[in-house]
Amino acid sequence: MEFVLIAIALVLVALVAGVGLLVGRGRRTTRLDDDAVSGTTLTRPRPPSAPAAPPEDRPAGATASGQGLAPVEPVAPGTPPVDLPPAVAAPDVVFETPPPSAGRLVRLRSRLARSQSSLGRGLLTVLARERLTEDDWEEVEETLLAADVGVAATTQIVERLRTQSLVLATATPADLRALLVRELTAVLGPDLDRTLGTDRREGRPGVVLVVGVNGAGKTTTVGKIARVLVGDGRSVVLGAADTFRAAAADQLETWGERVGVMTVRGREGADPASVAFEAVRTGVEAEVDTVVVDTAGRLHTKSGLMDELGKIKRVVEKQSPVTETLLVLDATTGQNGIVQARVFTQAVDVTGVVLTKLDGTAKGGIVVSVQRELGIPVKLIGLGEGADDLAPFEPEAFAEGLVGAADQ
Ligand SMILES: Nc1nc2c(ncn2[C@@H]2O[C@H](COP(=O)(O)OP(=O)(O)OP(=O)(O)O)[C@@H](O)[C@H]2O)c(=O)[nH]1
Repeated sequence: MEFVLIAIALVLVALVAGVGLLVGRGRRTTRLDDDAVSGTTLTRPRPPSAPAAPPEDRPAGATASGQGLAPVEPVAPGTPPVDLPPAVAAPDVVFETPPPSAGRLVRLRSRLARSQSSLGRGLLTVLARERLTEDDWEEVEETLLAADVGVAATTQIVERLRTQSLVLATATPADLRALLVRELTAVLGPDLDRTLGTDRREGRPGVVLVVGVNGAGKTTTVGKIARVLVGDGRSVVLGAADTFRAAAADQLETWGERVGVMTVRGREGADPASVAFEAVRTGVEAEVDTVVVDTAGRLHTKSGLMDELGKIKRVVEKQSPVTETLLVLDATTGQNGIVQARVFTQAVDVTGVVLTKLDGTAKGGIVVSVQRELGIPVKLIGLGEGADDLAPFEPEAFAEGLVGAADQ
């Protein structure tokens, strides 16, 4: 009898422990220490209740991310085989569904208010004068330079506007706006290819490496990129290869958890290349569309930076080709940001720029000078601290944001 009671007690303890592992953590990820490779722990979102519901039956807010992943295994080794009840998602486990990326810039362009009031309105005020004198043209030039448009593009805009002096003299306010939008769009590189390389290639996930100095908004941007991709219906794995600061990995994990995206992270100080490798390996195994890897930006020497980024790329490419390398730049740092950017472009083959914090600057013309000086297209822009305040860059919508609508 005593033996039977002990056996029942043991079964009950095992049941409680098992359920606790699957449901009771109040988090949407489960740590799989038995998946850990040297210095790397893996987190993955809770799998949907088995059997997996077809997409149309998934609860509102759930995303397809995490689909195709192996179910979470019980953690503790030697745990007695217990018939666990199916893992029911806790009531708070509802993944957010970010909006698709299309049209985001149009929605967010009012965030360019500071640039609009100095650059757009400044130019419109001068151009609306009846007869434009040399002083007026100088004012146009100064306004463009003050907004960080850069000397070459400023000269181009002024020359083109001067050839249209006769048109300007008789233009209505609406015509003036349209003309200015046209001229600004022309210097924003409307024909540049801004496609993000996130597609699977040769049966492997697309890999996006995100580089940049710390404080530029890199980690936040990786989280926002995950949301852009999930919003566009893609499955994603995140790699927290910024192992200098534990908080960066925590931050990334939180971004991922909100949209049901798995984050691979290492212990503080772990080799960034091994975390990046592990993230891509996980993405290959899980057959996701894209793996996005955050890297550290606080290397003080150029050779250190080159070595580390070069190693990350080499190691990652043993698994899957890097399809996009994005450089994150803080728009409020102006020319300093461009100098820093050059160091990165010498270290890795940067294929696109993300300009963050454009909502906090009057120097929206920085997009023009960054593209011209680095010869790399701006692909995404940050227009706020909100989770979905990252938009694909569209030259015309941006120029419209700079000039503003008639009633603004
Ligand atoms: N206003 C505004 N703030 C932003 C934008 N993008 C990022 N930020 C803020 O910039 C700050 C720095 O962002 P992080 O992502 O921590 O910067 P980081 O480059 O990863 O820095 P480390 O992790 O220290 O390397 C955070 O407070 C972000 O919310 C943006 O587009 N607009």
